[in-house]
Amino acid sequence: MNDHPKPQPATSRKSGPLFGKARLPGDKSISHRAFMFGGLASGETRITGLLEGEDVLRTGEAMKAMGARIERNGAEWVIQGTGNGCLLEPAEPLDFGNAGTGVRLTMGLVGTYDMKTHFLGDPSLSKRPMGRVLDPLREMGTQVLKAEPGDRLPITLQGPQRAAPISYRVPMPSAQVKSAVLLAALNTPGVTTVIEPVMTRDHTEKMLAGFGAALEVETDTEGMRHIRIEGQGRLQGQVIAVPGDPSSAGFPLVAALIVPGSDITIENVLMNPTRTGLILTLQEMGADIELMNRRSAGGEDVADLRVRSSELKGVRVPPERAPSMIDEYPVLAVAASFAEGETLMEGLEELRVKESDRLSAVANGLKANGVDCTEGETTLSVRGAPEGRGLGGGTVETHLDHRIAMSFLILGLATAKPVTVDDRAMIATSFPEFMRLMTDLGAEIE
Ligand SMILES: O=C(O)C1=C[C@@H](OP(=O)(O)O)[C@@H](O)[C@H](O)C1
Ligand SMILES: C=C(OP(=O)(O)O)C(=O)O
Repeated sequence: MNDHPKPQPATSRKSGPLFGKARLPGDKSISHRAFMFGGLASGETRITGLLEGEDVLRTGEAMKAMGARIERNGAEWVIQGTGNGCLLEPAEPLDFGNAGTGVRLTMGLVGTYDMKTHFLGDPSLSKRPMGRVLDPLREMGTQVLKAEPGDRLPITLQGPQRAAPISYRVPMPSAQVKSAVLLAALNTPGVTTVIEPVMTRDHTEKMLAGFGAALEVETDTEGMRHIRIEGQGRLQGQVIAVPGDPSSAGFPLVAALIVPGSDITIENVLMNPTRTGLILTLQEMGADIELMNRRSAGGEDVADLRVRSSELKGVRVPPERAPSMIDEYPVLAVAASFAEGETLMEGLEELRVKESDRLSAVANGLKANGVDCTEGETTLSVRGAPEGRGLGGGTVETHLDHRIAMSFLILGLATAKPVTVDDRAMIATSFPEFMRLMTDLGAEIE
């Protein structure tokens, strides 16, 4: 795994039309959960289509360190889980590298076990706030034995002998926080309730129900979701086919839109409505995206996307759409750089606590490449230059952020001058096939 050797810059340049079919790696959110829930459930879980990115592999290592058996057998990952309530104290610190999802969900999972667990991360993860997960855990009885100021990694947790069920209203739109509380509830007697004012990705609820957890979801008259879960029940291993990652799909999708003459098909994309905000926004901008072969696979809707280059126009992206496209704003900002008029993105406060401060990383990268944009406290506005006239020529600081690296390599495919990113290494955390997939479509990146 990448332990931050010398940075590896990469450069993309104006490319001819992109053509062909792209098959995406598995969804990162579902892959993390497949390893976790499979590692926890009784009996065997078999997974196909798993994302073999560094983030997910770290989650697999953590589950192994707590007693799960995980092996790759050809195209399939086969897991023998410990049984719910039966995780073992890990002998070594759990190192989650760059992965917010991995560390936050696992802190929830082990936070209600009467054992001591140490958590580590890379310099990016060590800057990110963990209090959002530690706060509800403290209410359930978890002791935070060690944490850096502001509840940051490295962190050591000690769970209680008997955890207390709580009712917890998630204070920010975060699937990671919701999930951490639901996972803590699995080893807690009684019913834990998570109240979610704004719906975020629902993979934890859907998958836990599939593994046999006693879980129900109710939406009240004000639109708040109440998720109730009864702890200490049996979870049973499952067969899981992981669909293609819609967040990864954003890169070839935007590339095909901005490179004139392109016509590509992206296959097997997860179409869960909590994840499709980017597609909706791009369609509002005038993007030619055809949803083909819509089908249901493993309890989720999937589709193939045929994408043809399009003349885009600026739009306002409302704040309530943010949870359904939270990781896609960097690449949306790239699309907006080629649109006619202004694109205004609102409600972006959560972007400041991702692998980097994505709001300022995007604004700085755009400015370095001549794109006219304004960074507000929680907003970004981008005024595009159709056909990328006069754009490019800059070097972008990626701050250990895979999505910043990939987004700006997409920018350079259609700007007048090439675009360089200072380090491509982190791309392997979520999309190890990115370079090959893009160059196979005709993108000039090296
Ligand atoms: O639950 C998940 O799998 C994720 C939730 C989101 O984070 P937040 O919960 O911090 O919004 C998202 O940004 C991340 O890439 C994956
Ligand atoms: C925010 C992301 O991931 P995580 O929070 O898991 O590091 C992402 O993949 O864009």
